[in-house]
Amino acid sequence: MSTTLTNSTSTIRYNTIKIDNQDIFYRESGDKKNPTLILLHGFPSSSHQYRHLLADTHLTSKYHLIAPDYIGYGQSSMPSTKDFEYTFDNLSVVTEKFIKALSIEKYSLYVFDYGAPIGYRLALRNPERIQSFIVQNGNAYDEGIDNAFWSNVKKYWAEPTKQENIDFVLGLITPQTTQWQYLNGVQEKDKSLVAPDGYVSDQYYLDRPGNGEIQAQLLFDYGTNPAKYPAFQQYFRQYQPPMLIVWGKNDEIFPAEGAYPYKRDLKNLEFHLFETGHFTLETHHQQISTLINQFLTKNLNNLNINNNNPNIEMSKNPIVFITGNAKKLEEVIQILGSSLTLESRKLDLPELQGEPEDISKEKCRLAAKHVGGPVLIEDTCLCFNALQGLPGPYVKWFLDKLKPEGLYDLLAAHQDKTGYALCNFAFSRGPDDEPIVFVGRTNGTIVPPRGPRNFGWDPVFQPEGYTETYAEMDKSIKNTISHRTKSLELVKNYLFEHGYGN
Ligand SMILES: O=P(O)(O)OP(=O)(O)OP(=O)(O)OC[C@H]1O[C@@H](n2cnc3c(O)ncnc32)[C@H](O)[C@@H]1O
Ligand SMILES: [Mg+2]
Repeated sequence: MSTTLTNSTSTIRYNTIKIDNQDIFYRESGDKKNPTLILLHGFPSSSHQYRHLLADTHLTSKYHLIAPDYIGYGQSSMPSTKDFEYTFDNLSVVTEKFIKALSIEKYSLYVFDYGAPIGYRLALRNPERIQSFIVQNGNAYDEGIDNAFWSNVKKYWAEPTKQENIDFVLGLITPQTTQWQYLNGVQEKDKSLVAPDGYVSDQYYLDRPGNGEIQAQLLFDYGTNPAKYPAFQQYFRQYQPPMLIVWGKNDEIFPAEGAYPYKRDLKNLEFHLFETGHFTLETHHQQISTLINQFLTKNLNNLNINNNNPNIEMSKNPIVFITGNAKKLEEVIQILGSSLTLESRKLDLPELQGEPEDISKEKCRLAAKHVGGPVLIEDTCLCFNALQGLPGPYVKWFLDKLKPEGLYDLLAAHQDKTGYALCNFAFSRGPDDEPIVFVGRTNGTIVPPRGPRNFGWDPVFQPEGYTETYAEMDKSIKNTISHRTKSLELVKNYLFEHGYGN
């Protein structure tokens, strides 16, 4: 049986629920028994902006994800400004009732743009319900709105009937601006990652008769938010919710100036800026999904992993991870955090020759025989495209003999310096169980060695999209994008589904 696992997407459900006689549309994925993450959208979008996260099996295998559309947005009801007062207070009250109607007691919040003042209002009223925050370009500090964009908005707050200010607001809901919101600040090489569906469908909703007044009313009410910033900050200081910041730093509406001040108030804060714009998920949803996964795993100690799943085989014996490489083990421990307990054993197993997957399986069979119980092994390859994937699984011997310089020199006669790092984890339940292989791959370029030399070929591998080598970059960045992280994510999902999680 060949059982190489690859990513697949998870099922998303689209539902509507009545709250105060209005339809609230929402997207939902993952198992309700698992911890809930509520995703609050921004202007001018809807729950559609969260489609990637909602479909991501890394998240949905462990968490229950919900993304509602606010009243006036997406598929939710759109009463006129005469029938509903579009304020952040009112939207937060409706959101609170929505959460209650779905019987969600405790939850983490992903807040973006308009989602931040809505989410922080929820936190002020229900601090005991909030388990953690993921903040993406969502502001709570004066520094974050001290820029050219907001100086125009502040003029509108001061004189909402002045034609010049009305023109500014009308300019915000044109197709050009909507598209600009998605593409401004995105690196040239990443522009092709931004699906046009986002701005086209947002514009469709904005163009509905009456929607312009709704947007004008709500943007005017945004003026109530700065007065609440001290209360939000006091809540952060007092309750110290775990917080993950993932922020597109080239956003001109909510630039990184609004991200840094969170560091003043929050003690348990993870902070990541990305080289992209306002709708950070359009270009970086994979990196963000990995970070959310690690963050929630670390911070939600009460994971309550699907205990009713009949496929579960509660393990009696701990999984033994076999490696002779201390640096490898160090990374595995960092990446796994507290999500999975492995017992490590130092053992140098013979490695046969052949294709990476066969080598890993054979190594895993040997390990299972040796241990007589569940085992995990890992093989790492560095593959050069110009050399048809070599040195691949043999990189260890090449590195021992040639050192990092020599690895780079192998490509002297070739123009093509591209390559990839490949990580194969293999898991077996014991001596009679056919191993399963989990493959993670990160593309990059082979460069003359740069950076510390304490881990293998790190100094010659520069991952795609980065200017630093693995050796030069912060470990937390490597552990977000690496071949090992990608493969371990698959391992974790598989093991969680089979009852091995903590
Ligand atoms: O006992 P095992 O787990 O097999 O440990 P090992 O050191 O023999 O490791 P591999 O067989 O997977 O050989 C991979 C080679 O690549 C190196 N290596 C592994 N992961 C790496 C990473 O993330 N960055 C740089 N070098 C790495 C490692 O030091 C070896 O020289
Ligand atoms: Mg080895």
